[in-house]
Amino acid sequence: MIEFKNVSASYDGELAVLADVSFTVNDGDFVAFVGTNGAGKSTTMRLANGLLKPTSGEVLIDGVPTTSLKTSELARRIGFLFQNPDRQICCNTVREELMFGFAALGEEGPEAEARVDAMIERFGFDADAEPYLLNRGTRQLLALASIIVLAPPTIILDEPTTGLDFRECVKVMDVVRELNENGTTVIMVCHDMEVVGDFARRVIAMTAGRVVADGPTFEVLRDGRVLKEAHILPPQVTEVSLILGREAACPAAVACANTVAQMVTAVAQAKQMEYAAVAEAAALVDDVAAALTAEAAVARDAIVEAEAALGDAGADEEGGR
Ligand SMILES: Nc1ncnc2c1ncn2[C@@H]1O[C@H](COP(=O)(O)OP(=O)(O)OP(=O)(O)O)[C@@H](O)[C@H]1O
Repeated sequence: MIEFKNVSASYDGELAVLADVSFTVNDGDFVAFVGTNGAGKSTTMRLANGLLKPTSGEVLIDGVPTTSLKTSELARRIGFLFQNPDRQICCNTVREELMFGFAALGEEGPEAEARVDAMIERFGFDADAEPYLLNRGTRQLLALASIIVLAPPTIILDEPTTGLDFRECVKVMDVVRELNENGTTVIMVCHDMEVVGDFARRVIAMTAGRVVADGPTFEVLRDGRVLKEAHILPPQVTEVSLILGREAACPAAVACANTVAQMVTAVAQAKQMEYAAVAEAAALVDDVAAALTAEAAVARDAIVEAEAALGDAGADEEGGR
């Protein structure tokens, strides 16, 4: 569990880049920090993993202030993935890179070797490859693997998908999702709201060093005030549903769809309801037509009868003369 209690922070000791920030990330959470450039997201991440200490307030990891935790203890509790893997990768081979964390903690040995082997197998890495010759996506996966091989209970990802193509982005985020499903707490900074909508269960929005919203992902991403204050656009499907939802006749399921699947189901249901309404109207028209036909037949019979009566009356009159 990570707790921020009224945290303020500054790089130069004067200008506060974070002001009175409070939140709690519980074990197993998947939280995304969103907001404009300079909002203080990366600073918050540096405070969360103890790289930066607060100027006031407290950052607690499992109840212990980061100021009291040694670097090695922080490294065991939190894995940190930089936005640019090249800031992280420093070894000559993939295997050395994956062993680096164990070496830094003085935990090399058969257990570490086995975990590195498992990671190489899981990601399909070439153990002897030179990291800098790998493509951007694979370097990002290597940087991620070199963190998760240490099995930290929490990982912090600073813009994990920046610079990746769609396929690479999905590969990295699928690994992250699986980790979270298996209990790892995930905290990520992300500018891509499609990724946020697809993966995070909670969003914390920041502006100018302050938290302006903290809640379930789509509650935050559908809040007009937050979107404006944090200068963010929601995922495209959410945006479409927000726009359609402004129409009075918009079905409720369309107005609150957040994913392509939800939107497809909502539109299909609306179409079915429309077809059912048209069929109902057609049946009503048939009933009215049948009733009118019956009434017309009755009227026609009455006219025939009346004409016959008139004819009979005329004949009687002539006969009487
Ligand atoms: N190392 C640093 N030294 C001094 N000021 C810094 C440093 N890092 C960030 N800042 C300043 O702190 C403020 C918050 O920056 P931060 O990087 O935390 O924002 P951010 O929300 O992560 O932005 P981005 O999305 O661009 O990464 C900004 O005004 C920034 O200029």
